[in-house]
Amino acid sequence: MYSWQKIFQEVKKYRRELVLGHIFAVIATLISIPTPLFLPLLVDEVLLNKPGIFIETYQKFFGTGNPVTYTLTALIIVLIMRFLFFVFNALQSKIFTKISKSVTYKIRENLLNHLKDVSMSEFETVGSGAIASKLITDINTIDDFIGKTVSRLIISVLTIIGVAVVLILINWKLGLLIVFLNPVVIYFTTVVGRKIGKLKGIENKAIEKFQERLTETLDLFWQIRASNREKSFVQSVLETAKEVKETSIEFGWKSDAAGRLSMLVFLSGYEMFRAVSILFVAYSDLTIGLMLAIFGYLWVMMTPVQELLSIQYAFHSGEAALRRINEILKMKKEPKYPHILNPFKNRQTCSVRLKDVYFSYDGENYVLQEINITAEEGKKIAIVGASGSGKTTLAHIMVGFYPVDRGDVLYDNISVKEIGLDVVRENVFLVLQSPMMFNDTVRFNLTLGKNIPENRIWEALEIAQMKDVVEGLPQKLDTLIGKNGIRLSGGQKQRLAIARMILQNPKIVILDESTSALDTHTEYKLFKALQKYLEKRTTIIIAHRLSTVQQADYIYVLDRGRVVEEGTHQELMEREGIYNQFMKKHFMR
Ligand SMILES: Nc1ncnc2c1ncn2[C@@H]1O[C@H](COP(=O)(O)OP(=O)(O)OP(=O)(O)O)[C@@H](O)[C@H]1O
Repeated sequence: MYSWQKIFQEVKKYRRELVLGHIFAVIATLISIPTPLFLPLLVDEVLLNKPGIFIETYQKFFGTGNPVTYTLTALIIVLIMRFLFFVFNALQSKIFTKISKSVTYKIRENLLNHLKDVSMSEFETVGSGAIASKLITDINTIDDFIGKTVSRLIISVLTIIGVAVVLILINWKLGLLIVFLNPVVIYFTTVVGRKIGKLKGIENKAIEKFQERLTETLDLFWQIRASNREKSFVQSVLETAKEVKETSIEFGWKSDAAGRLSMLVFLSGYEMFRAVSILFVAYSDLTIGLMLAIFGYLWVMMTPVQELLSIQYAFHSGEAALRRINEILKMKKEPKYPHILNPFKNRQTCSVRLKDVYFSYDGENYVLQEINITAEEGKKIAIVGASGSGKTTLAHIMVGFYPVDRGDVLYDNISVKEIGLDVVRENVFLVLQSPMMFNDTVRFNLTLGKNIPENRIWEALEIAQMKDVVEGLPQKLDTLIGKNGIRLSGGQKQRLAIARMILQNPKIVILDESTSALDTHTEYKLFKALQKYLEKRTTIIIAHRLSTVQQADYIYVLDRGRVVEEGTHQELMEREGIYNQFMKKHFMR
């Protein structure tokens, strides 16, 4: 979990940069502190004709001068100092920005690394829109705080202390007054800041809802248009947008007003101070020049005070964002099994077995019960059953998308708990009914970024009956296929997924209605071409078509999460049970 402490441990890793940045910042501050002193000094020394430190120093170096040379010299010194102030400030800003952005990147990296291992059920519950929003909006809120704090906290405090010291030196009574005034302003903003932080949390939550609704609507835009429901969907996105508007207005004006109110408190103190200073000139030995210098210092103090105020607000907003990004870290990871045995090593294929498997999505209602299924080494088994009987769930369990509640999944009689899920997925390939496609080229969708020779890609396409289609595309393998492969037909996407599986060269293949969108003729040609490829690999086929099921060596029939019949096609047809009826009723195509 992230806490401020953990974040600042990250910041501390940039010790060298922090030190250098602060050296530049201190130099900039040291330059800025005497700057306001020069011109006001001339009021006393030149205008009121009371030569002091400035004129004395001038005369030591340049001899006697006149009001023009004194003023010009002071002006040039001030301008040079302001320029140097700018240079050192720019340098420190570069260093601090780099630190804060690197820390934010690290947080994003950690969150993404956690997400990589999160269990499927957690992922489904939280949803991609909410996750994206936390990774973007909330991290930006935290970034704002880190950026401000790393670069300004120390230096602002130092500036205030420095100015306070100078003020005490000029006139200790006035100096002490200002020192006591600052904590009042800071206490006041802490109280207000907490409230503002809560509002930022509410605003970010509203942005998350908006982002979730928007992403879903855009992703399902085709479906929405086909159902002629654009109006109501846009309306529902607009409602969340309205919430963003309202919460942003609330945060926007209140945080602005809070900032201004804090400033008002500060400025009231400032005005009181000026009044007191005038009285000091009138009734004590404070000169007009020093009074003007004190006024100048109060302005110098304004920037760091303002910065401390904004750090306060950013802190409270960041607190809310921190809680929200921790929700990602709270998402449970999928079990990490050790790599004790590897049944796939130096083997062409191996057997698959589900032993007395029970599974539920919600921890209560079993979707699969008492499942005992075996696919012997190199054999082809088929799983058939009505819609909702649990076939896809079964396939997902085989590759460990969901851990079983009871029982075990075994490869070559070795439990996945001893193999490791990554090793299983490296060797067992699940081809989905609606395969996911990237908005990228055909080549990328086939190789997923791996370096695979062109001739192997074409061979795979040939087996998958996609060679002619890809050859007909304008840029062949380099043609972009659009978001989720929108420029391809359902059957073409399924064939690309088969080619993707071939290129992965798995040892076990699971086909979950992976050819359901193909016409019977193409499907027949595809399985014929695949025959040789699948011959040496244990294959599990979830299918509805008789032609596909018939090829299997053994068939399991699922009904409401249980295996109700099993045997060869011949045996099951003779039995005249569910399978027989099933085949006759739905799938004799
Ligand atoms: N991610 C999920 N979360 C909760 N319940 C789910 C989830 N996926 C499926 N289910 C439920 O599990 C049951 C089995 O679904 P499954 O998709 O495994 O059936 P299927 O036999 O593959 O159906 P079809 O032939 O229609 O694809 C269904 O009742 C479904 O509502």
